[in-house]
Amino acid sequence: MASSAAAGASARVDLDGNPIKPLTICMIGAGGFIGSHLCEKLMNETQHKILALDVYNDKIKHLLEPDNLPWNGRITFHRLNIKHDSRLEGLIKMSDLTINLAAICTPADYNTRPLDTIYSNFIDALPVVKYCSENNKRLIHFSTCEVYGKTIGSFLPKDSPLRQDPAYYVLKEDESPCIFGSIEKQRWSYACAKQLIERLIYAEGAENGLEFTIVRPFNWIGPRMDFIPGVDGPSEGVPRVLACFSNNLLRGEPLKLVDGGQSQRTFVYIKDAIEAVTLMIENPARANGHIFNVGNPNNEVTVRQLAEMMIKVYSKVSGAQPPETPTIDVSSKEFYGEGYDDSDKRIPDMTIINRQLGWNPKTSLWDLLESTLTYQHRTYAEAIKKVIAKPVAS
Ligand SMILES: NC(=O)c1ccc[n+]([C@@H]2O[C@H](COP(=O)([O-])OP(=O)(O)OC[C@H]3O[C@@H](n4cnc5c(N)ncnc54)[C@H](O)[C@@H]3O)[C@@H](O)[C@H]2O)c1
Ligand SMILES: O=c1ccn([C@@H]2O[C@H](COP(=O)(O)OP(=O)(O)O[C@H]3OC[C@@H](O)[C@H](O)[C@H]3O)[C@@H](O)[C@H]2O)c(=O)[nH]1
Repeated sequence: MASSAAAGASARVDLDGNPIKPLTICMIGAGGFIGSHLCEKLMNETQHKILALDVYNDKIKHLLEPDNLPWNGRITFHRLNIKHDSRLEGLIKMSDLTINLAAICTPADYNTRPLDTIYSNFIDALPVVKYCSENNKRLIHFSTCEVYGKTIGSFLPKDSPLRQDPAYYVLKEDESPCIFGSIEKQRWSYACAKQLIERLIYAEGAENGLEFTIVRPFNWIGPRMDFIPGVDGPSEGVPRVLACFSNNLLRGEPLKLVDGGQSQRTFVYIKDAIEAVTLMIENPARANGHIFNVGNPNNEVTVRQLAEMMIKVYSKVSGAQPPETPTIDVSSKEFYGEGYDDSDKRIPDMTIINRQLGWNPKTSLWDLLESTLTYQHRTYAEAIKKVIAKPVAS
């Protein structure tokens, strides 16, 4: 099996028909949701080597142990915090390419831990950019669709026909402005930090020749995203919406709709999105110097519609009856605290990624929820039963 995988991998060619040379990749934040899927794909389908850096490795343990895995030796884990670890520069120097995924990226933290959020997304990323620039190493940096903030259309009167015009809501890498709320709305601490690191990377490219690619993910979702509170994360923790709603479904509780669940999102399946990143890794001449939206414009729903669909899908995959009260409304102040604000709508323009890399997402929202909720049910249903059965300490 190992030899056929290796044979397949050695026959890989880039989009211009040239053979792909095996790379050494320094992947920072490799132990997270996106990192775990990227490591998995690169081990299964390519010959690249990964130096996997993170403070945790639970989500990639299956790739690191046992020793006789087919890719043995091609992935090594380095437990380190990039805030203060002198090994960082050496690991970047040993690699052909650095991919930076490390971040605090859960909205519940943006207004409650704004300093940690800004440090994590801006200050801690600075040495990574500097070491790449000084050592002439290529950088793929993970930014976010949140840099667009709110749409221009959201400022029009509710009944304006212009709200239906894509010019007022489709988000384009090279044209759309970044529109955030006031400083008191600390929700935007994350988006603003990500915007400034994007500008710095862009400037390093312009002034010092840094070879970079910036990725703006639009709500990538799938297995291993975040944590289930009280099972593999803090019981008071608030993960992103997929894990919040999964947790509610697993516990048979109503799903909480923040401010009525009117905000709109487009969701893309993690496995589709990872294909786009692999294309960036293996086609530097087409990816360098670009900022890419990576999302699925066809999978748009309001958060309320997402909740309704997840309830239906979960019933199908678990055989359980939907909760009697399927959803409840909750104010953002109650759910996230003071200083929360929201992006109204997020439709990625796909022109640049289509033109440069020929990438298109494939998986419908229903299908991606079906495979993800099947995973959530298999992974967590028994553990949740035990947590619920445990008597609460008095
Ligand atoms: N998942 C999405 O839809 C999405 C959307 C927009 C942007 N992004 C961006 O993509 C990147 C990865 O996101 P994710 O969803 O995989 O998040 P994640 O939280 O699952 O992964 C981030 C990883 O970085 C690690 N990390 C954080 N600080 C670190 C430090 N100081 N030293 C070492 N490791 C550190 C964490 O331990 C974690 O494993 C982030 O930059 C995020 O802002 C993700
Ligand atoms: O239980 C919940 C959780 C969340 N929500 C709502 O669901 C929507 C999506 O929430 P998410 O937690 O997935 O986070 P957002 O889409 O707002 O931001 C995310 O976008 C891109 C990334 O950079 C980050 O991972 C994160 O900031 C928001 O409108 C939020 O208010 C609920 O209605 N109920």
